[in-house]
This record gives sequence, structure tokens and C-alpha cells, in this order.
Amino acid sequence: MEVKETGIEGLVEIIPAVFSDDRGFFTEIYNRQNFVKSGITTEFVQDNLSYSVKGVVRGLHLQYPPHAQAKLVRAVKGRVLDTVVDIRPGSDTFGKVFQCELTDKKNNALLVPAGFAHGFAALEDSIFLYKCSSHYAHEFEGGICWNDPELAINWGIEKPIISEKDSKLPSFKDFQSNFNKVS
Ligand SMILES: Cc1cn([C@H]2C[C@H](O)[C@@H](COP(=O)(O)OP(=O)(O)O[C@H]3O[C@H](C)C(=O)[C@H](O)[C@H]3O)O2)c(=O)[nH]c1=O
Repeated sequence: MEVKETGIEGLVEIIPAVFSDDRGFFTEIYNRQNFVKSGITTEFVQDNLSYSVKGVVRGLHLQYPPHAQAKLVRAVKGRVLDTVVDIRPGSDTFGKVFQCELTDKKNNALLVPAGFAHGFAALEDSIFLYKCSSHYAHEFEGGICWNDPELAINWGIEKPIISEKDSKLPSFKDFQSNFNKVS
């Protein structure tokens, strides 16, 4: 298992060992012992899976403290452009956007610490599988609109398919003023 730094504290890409033979391949997608050995001690409590047709953007989502979630995210089918924004108060990289293509060919994953807004674009029909460090808490959900002009995120999709809920998410500026109130 290779852990690649991203230049943002705590945000790492994970490339697992993949064992291929004439039947296909085998890979461990989570092994607590190996993660701890690599310095990743996050405790996960919930696994989620979502299917997105090509052209979907989900996000940017987060849960407010004390229900903020660290996530271990991957595409088990297809190809997604995973996108995170550092919204940790006082972080040296506050407001920084990081993107990483997660594909079923690379079997790569991204460990997203708590304190990030998270979303992804489905560049193909994709199945997204992820572990969360805190349970779903609907009343603590928040987000930032996918097309915020300040973040200017390139999702790789011109006119994304988004949910009604995501279409109403606030701008990054409005999010920050609200976040200061709830933190
Ligand atoms: C997140 C979640 C949702 N739900 C229910 C609530 C809704 O009735 C339905 C769809 O929820 P939503 O539209 O919020 O699903 P996504 O747009 O995929 O949300 C996720 O998208 C981005 C990429 C994330 O990082 C978050 O994990 C999460 O916010 O599933 C649950 O029952 N449990 C859950 O943990």
C-alpha cells in the first residue's frame, strides 16, 4: 500500500497492492493494521455506496461538528473526479481545492479528513464506495454550491446532473458566515 501526500495536511491518496492473475485481481481496500502502520488511525463507523450515471455531480457536502466526517472514498466501478475543499478553521490551506481522479482501474482511494467539504463528478457511470468516521446526522448537514465562483472548480462536466438539494447550496462566502455561527 502506497500513501501519497497531497500537500494538504491529513489529505492523502492511497494506492493499494493489487494481485492480478488470469482470473482477475484481488486487493485489500481497508486493513486497519496496515492503515495504522501508515499513520492513518481514523476509526470508521459507517460504509456508504452510491451509484451515479455519467454526468452527475454530488456535493459539495459536509457535516458540521460534532458530526464532521472523515471519509475514505473510492470508485469501485467507473471513474470519478473527487473534489475536496479544506474548510478547517485556521488551516494553512483553508479554502484550497484538491482534486483526484479515482478509478476502478487504479483502485486508488482518497482519505479525506474531517473538516473538508467533499463532492465528486461521475466521469463515467460509477459506483462510489466510502467509509465515514461519524454516523449520518441529517440535521448537521451543510454544503457549498458546486459552481461557486470563488472556488471556480472544474468538474470536467459542462452541465452536470445535480440534485434539487444541491442546487440550493450556499456560496462559499455565505457558507463561511454561517459556519462561524455554528462552529
Ligand atoms: C449521506 C446519506 C444520505 N442518506 C439518505 C438521505 C437521502 O434520502 C438519500 C440521498 O442523500 P443525498 O442526496 O444527501 O446523497 P449524496 O448526494 O450522495 O450525499 C453524499 O454526497 C457526498 C459525495 C458526500 O460526501 C456525502 O457523504 C453525502 O452528502 O440518502 C442516508 O440515509 N445516509 C447517509 O449517510
